[in-house]
Amino acid sequence: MRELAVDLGERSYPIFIGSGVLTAHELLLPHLEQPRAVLVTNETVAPLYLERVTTMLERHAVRVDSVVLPDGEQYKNWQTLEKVYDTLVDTRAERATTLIALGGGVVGDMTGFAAATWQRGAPFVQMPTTLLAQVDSSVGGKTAINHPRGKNMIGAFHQPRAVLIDTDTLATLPLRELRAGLAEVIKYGLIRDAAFFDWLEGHMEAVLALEPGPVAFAIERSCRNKAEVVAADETERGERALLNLGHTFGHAIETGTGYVDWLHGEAVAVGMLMAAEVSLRLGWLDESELARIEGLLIRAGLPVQGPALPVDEMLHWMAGDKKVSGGRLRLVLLQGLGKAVVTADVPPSVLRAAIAARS
Ligand SMILES: NC(=O)c1ccc[n+]([C@@H]2O[C@H](COP(=O)([O-])OP(=O)(O)OC[C@H]3O[C@@H](n4cnc5c(N)ncnc54)[C@H](O)[C@@H]3O)[C@@H](O)[C@H]2O)c1
Ligand SMILES: O=C(O)C(=O)C[C@@H](O)[C@H](O)[C@H](O)COP(=O)(O)O
Ligand SMILES: [Zn+2]
Repeated sequence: MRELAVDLGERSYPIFIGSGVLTAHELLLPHLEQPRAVLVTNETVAPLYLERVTTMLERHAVRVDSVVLPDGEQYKNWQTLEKVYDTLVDTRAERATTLIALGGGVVGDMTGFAAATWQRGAPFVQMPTTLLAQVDSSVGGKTAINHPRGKNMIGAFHQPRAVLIDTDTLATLPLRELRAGLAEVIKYGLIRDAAFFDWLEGHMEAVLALEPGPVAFAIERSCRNKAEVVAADETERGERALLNLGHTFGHAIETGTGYVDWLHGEAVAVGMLMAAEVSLRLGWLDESELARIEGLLIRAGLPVQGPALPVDEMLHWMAGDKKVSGGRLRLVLLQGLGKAVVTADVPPSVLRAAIAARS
C-alpha cells in the first residue's frame, strides 16, 4: 500500500492507495468522529461495492445508512442533492456523522458539498472508484453541483478527512471511463511534471492494461502533484488555477452539450489541446511539443477534436468561467511541456483560431 498526505495543518489528511483498501477498516475507522456513517453512492456503483463497505463498517459496530443516487453528470444538481439531505434528515444524521462518497467524481463532488453544508459542516471521506476520481476529484476539497448554464457553479471548499483509493475497483470500470481519467493524469505532466509526462509516454499501454505497478505509480504521482498544489494554495488564489488547464474550454463543451455525451475527462482532453493551440500561436509552445501532447492523448484513446459547437457559443460559455476576473477571461496556457501559466492577455483572434482548430 502507498500512503501520502495533503498537508493543510490541522486539516491535513492521508491518501491511501492500494489493492483492498475499500475493506481495510483499520484505515477508515480512525477517521470517523462517531460510530455512524452515511454512504453516498449511485445506482451503478451500489451493486458493485456498497455491500462490501457496509459489511466492513457494521462488523466494527458502525451504524451505516446509505443513499443511492441516479448515475450521470446530468444529475449533479439540486434535485439529486436533495436526496442526500432527505436521507440525512430521515436518519437523523448528526453533525459528527461522517458522509462517505463511494463512486466517481460526480458522487464525490456532491457528497462533499452535502457534507460542507449539512449542519454547517460535517466530516466526509472519499472512496473514489473511477480513475478520474482517484487521481483528481477525491483530493483537494473542491465540492460542487452544476447549474444548467455553468459547470460546478454552486459549491464550497471542504476537505475530506481521508481518501481511500482501492485500485481493485478499476477492474469494473468501463474502458471509456478509464481513458477519461487519463486526461487528468496527463494534465499533471503538462502543468508541472515533465518527467511524469515522459514516463506516461513510456507506459501508456501498461496503464491502460491495468498493470498494477504502473497504475499505482500513475495514481500516486498524480495525487502527489495535486496534494502539493493544494497544500500551497488551498482556495485557488494563485497556483491552484493551474489544475484548471483545459477546463475553461472543457467546461464550455460540457455545459454547451447539456452535460451528456461528453465525459469530463474527454472535454478536458480537447480543452488542453485548445490551450496548447493558443500557446502555439503565442510562440510559447512549438509544433513538436503540440504533436507530443496530441500523440499521448490519442494513445490514451481520448478525443482530440471537440463537438461542432460554434466558436461564438464556446466563447459564450467560457465567459462564465470561475477564473474570469473583472470581466476578463483568464486562461491556463503552456510555456513548454511541464510548465503552465495563467494569463489574461490572449488576443481574441488567437483564441478564436485556436478553438476553431479543434472544433
Ligand atoms: N472536485 C474536483 O477537484 C474535481 C476534479 C476533477 C473532476 N471533478 C468532477 O468529477 C466528475 C467526473 O468524475 P468521473 O469521471 O469519475 O465521472 P462519474 O462520477 O460520472 O463516474 C463515471 C462513470 O463510472 C461509473 N463508475 C464509477 N466507479 C465505477 C466502477 N468502479 N466500476 C464501474 N463503473 C463505475 C459511474 O457510475 C459513472 O457511470 C465531474 O463532475 C467533474 O466536474 C471534480
Ligand atoms: O482541484 C482543482 O483545483 C481543479 O481545478 C481540478 C479539476 O480537474 C476539476 O475538474 C475541478 O472541479 C475544476 O474546478 P472548477 O472550479 O473549474 O469548476
Ligand atoms: Zn477536471
